Amino acid sequence: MPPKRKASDIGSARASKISTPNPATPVSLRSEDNDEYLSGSNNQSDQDYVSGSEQEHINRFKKKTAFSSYSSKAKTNRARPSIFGSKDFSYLSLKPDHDNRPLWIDPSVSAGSKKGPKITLESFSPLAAQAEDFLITVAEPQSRPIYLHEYRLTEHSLYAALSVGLSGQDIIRTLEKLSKTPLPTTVSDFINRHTKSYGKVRLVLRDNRFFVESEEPTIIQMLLKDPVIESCRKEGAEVVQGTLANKAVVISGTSDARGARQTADQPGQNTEAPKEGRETKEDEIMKALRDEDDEEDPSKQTHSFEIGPNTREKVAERCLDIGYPALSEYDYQNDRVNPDLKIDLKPHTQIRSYQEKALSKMFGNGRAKSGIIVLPCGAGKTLVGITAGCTIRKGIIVLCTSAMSVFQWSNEFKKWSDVNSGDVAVFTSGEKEKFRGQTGVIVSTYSMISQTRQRAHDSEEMMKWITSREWGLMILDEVHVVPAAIFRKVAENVRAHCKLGLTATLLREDDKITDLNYIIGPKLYEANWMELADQGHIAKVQCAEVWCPMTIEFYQEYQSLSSRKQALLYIMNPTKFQVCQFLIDYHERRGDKIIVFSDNVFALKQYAEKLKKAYIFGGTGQQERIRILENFQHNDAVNTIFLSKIGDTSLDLPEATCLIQISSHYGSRRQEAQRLGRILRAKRRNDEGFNAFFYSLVSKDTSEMGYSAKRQAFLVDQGYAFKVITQLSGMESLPGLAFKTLEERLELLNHVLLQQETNADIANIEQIDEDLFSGRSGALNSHGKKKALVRRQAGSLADLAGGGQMAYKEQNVSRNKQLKKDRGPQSEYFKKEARARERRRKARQKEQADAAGVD
Ligand SMILES: Nc1ncnc2c1ncn2[C@@H]1O[C@H](COP(=O)(O)OP(=O)(O)OP(=O)(O)O)[C@@H](O)[C@H]1O
Repeated sequence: MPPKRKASDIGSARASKISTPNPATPVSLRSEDNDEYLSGSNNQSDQDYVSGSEQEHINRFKKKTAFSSYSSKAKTNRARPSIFGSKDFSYLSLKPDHDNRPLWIDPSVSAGSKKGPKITLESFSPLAAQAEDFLITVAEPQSRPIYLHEYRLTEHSLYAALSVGLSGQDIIRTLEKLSKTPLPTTVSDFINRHTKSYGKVRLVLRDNRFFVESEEPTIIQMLLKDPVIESCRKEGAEVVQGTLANKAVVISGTSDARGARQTADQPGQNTEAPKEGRETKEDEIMKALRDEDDEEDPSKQTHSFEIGPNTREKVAERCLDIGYPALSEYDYQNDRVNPDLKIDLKPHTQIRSYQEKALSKMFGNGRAKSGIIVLPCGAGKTLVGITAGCTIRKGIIVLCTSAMSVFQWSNEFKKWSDVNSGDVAVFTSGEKEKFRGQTGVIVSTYSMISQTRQRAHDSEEMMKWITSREWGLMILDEVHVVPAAIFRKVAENVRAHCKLGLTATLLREDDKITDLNYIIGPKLYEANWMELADQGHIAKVQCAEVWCPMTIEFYQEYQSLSSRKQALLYIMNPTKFQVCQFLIDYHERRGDKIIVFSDNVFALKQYAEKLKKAYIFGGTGQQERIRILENFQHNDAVNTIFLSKIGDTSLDLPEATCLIQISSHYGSRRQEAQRLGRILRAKRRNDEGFNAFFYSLVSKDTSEMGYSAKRQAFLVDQGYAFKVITQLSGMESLPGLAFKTLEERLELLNHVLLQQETNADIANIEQIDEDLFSGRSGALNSHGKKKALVRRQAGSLADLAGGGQMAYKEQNVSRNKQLKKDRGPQSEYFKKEARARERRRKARQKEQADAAGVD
């Protein structure tokens, strides 16, 4: 039976079961009502499942949602009782050509709210691509499943739009054109309210002097009447006139100044050049919509006055207070004070269209804007940062979360750009380099720059060297994990004209992420994950949640225990173990490389040791980690590894094609996305019909289920559909299936119950300061002693969910010692390897001693 799919599946979980375990036959996850399959093979039928007949889906979807028909009917039947409550918008009249227009705009905006209207985009509309381009510039993406994408206008999103050169009127006009109904006045009021003053004032650094600049002389006069701002004006400084540096910027790695042109072009316009003789209906529609647009005046007059040294922050704060937030832009083309850096992308380096689009938001009007670019894991944020550096061509400082990322960044600079290797330096606890020339690139960690403790002499010297100079660009990697206090410390220590934040998941469980709007700048660009997957830049992933019923013995204990110990019971649930064993066996036989994630270290070891697989956690030594990862990459006998949360980020293993999650971090949406990111880079992503797999194993009827739903929210919004698998047919007959007998299960239960509560708590997981490849494990502290591999400290639950000051915290101090003791190879394979290595080492020593004639 051919695989089939219903449009109603979008972003929803559905009950399914695996019908056959035979790897020769594709695994089909069949729903209980028999109407759906999640195909588990990488063959063509998978592909069919994914793509199917798009038009048929759309038609079915339209019929199901009946938006158009409902709205049309509503016009003639206004008395009809509303089933939509306050969301009944049938009073809005549809435009006659509404079918050609892709947007539905929710008119309900509460007065004074910073959250504006919701906008729904029909992604199947002929104008969807253009509308999407426009929407990602002016609104926040909320949810982007297959057919309907939701965006929201917010104060900050409008701010970001203005920062790339749009005006409130541009936004209103374009929404009016793309909307199926006349634009509600509540919406235009919201836009006017939040755009009338944004972007009117700029703080510009020119020739190393700060200017307050505006295109409207009345605003400059108004600002000068303000006593605080007037007191910051440089003595004797006059108001001067000039023109806006509205030059097209050629972004390095692109053939022309398309990036810059895009923002000067009408928003929503397709950036691709029209193909000759192939003007489509969509082009015609868009052309008609564009006809009334004005061209931007390149010779716009500006008025500015200079402010005194060290008054920038005060002026910025005051401008915000009086409702005229000042945009900060770097006029790098006219910066003649800071030395130029000789850096360009290598001729073979070609940035991808979405990378170019992201950069065009940064360099829209010939100046560099500070802000954040959001791209999925593995989509190439590093190259975006490097290209920004090659465009500005002034001193660059890059800040990362770990020492290993520092070396990766430094190598990537050398790989993609022609920068002299002597112009790239690193600053970590182990390496303190300075570049040779007048300017260059320095890569360091947040902790090195923000440290407040007494520094060693050489570190102190390095800091003086860094803080005494002015940087053109500061790249802030993984901005979502760094606490605001650290950013502030960094900003105090390092002077940079422009800040670029990079992240895959602009998410924190506590909404502190909005602080980044002020600390770094607005979100400039957020890529669409599904689009990148369709284009083959990241892998397509099939996501499934596997429900594992608790065995009776475990469930009885579960009901009577404290919630901390309950966690260990649902993680160690024998059915979950069996499902994990079955999935590993199934995917190994298909030729997949599998990573199993467990936040709980006790469970990680129990699972891995029982299944005779290698594992890595915070206590695993550096050499051991490298050996395990190399074997996973190159040894056909090592196809599965178990990782603690140490592998959540910065893990570049393109061989991995399947993830199984057995224990995770409460409801952390960010961790779920980061973990998925580990397989988005899959090498085989462009093989025909290839899918990577992401399984989350959840013990049924336990609190784990609630967490699981919360965790998936972000990915569902990115368009991933989680299937629910309730039964794995054939599992019972798997040879060597663990815990089949009651005796075995009771033994496991006893073992679990004997564990300390600290082992049981899923919060009892490592505080990982470094990533999997960290070179710091062997670093010495200032007293010449070896630093601990894993740092543990007390923290709250909010901290654990990434909501506090640190991304992850560890509550159990005593486990540190235990982890240290546990270091060393655990699996039989690696124990054998270690013994062989030791034998080789002794033989070498003997040879050398013989050669030297020593007894
Ligand atoms: N324009 C490009 N051309 C060729 N390869 C590219 C390009 N952009 C990125 N890549 C490659 O894609 C891979 C992922 O890039 P990168 O490590 O920068 O991703 P990332 O977004 O930082 O991922 P993560 O969030 O997981 O750290 C790398 O192997 C990189 O070399």
